[in-house]
Amino acid sequence: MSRKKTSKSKGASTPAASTLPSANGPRPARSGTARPGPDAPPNGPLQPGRPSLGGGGDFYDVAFKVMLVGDSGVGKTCLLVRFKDGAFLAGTFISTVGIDFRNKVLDVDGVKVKLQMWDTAGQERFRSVTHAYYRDAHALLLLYDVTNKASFDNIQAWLAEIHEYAQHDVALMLLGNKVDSAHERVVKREDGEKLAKATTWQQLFTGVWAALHGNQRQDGPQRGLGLHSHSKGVEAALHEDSQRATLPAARLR
Ligand SMILES: Nc1nc2c(ncn2[C@@H]2O[C@H](COP(=O)(O)OP(=O)(O)OP(=O)(O)O)[C@@H](O)[C@H]2O)c(=O)[nH]1
Repeated sequence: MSRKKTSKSKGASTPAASTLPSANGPRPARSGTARPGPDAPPNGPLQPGRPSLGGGGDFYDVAFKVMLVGDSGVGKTCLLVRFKDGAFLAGTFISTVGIDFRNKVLDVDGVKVKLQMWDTAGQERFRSVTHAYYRDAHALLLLYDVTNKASFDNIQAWLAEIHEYAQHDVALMLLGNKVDSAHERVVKREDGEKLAKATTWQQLFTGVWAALHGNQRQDGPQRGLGLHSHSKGVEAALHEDSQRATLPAARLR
């Protein structure tokens, strides 16, 4: 499945993470026909095994599908690129078209955990494409932008959508992004925490929690897991004021 992005604003020319569309190039997914590309494993339950299902040479013990969702512009793509490649896509905002995925293998206490991270388009017109992918996601990262009140207000609508299309036991995590733009901030951390506490959130599966947290594993679902992050450092995912790494970068690579 291709993802192409359309430029939304001007700025420094930053290389896009994906190929731009052309007449003969990859086309965006159409409603109801969205399927993973040849490198993508079929949808399904937790996938143990070696080697990689994707055939990309990755070796792993367990695999999970994670989807990033939230309004357009909240920073889903940037978060994913930062997590995968360690780079921050500053400048030009290029809106995702359709859906795309990237794989990453983490070492969690000696267990190789493969994450297939799906980056979805936040724009309303692509919603029907992304709906098809909710069903088999093990975890959802629901993002809002702390400098954009509407993106926070829309979290309820996203939750309704998740309730409708995702598995009832999907792990869910709320992330307030762009906390580095403190002067533009309009959504307080407390409001994010309040929303998180008002909702039953599943703890993201324990392996990832441990990897991001640099901590002991924790078992079972957790209530009120409200997280703030900014995509300039996924290691800050659990501490919005922690732009200094709390986790050795090597563990995320
Ligand atoms: N200051 C700041 N800007 C960010 C951060 N994350 C993303 N941005 C900027 O926000 C804009 C949108 O980022 P994207 O990652 O493309 O947003 P998206 O959620 O993928 O948007 P769609 O593809 O339309 O759904 C870009 O200009 C980024 O540079 C962040 O943590 N801090």
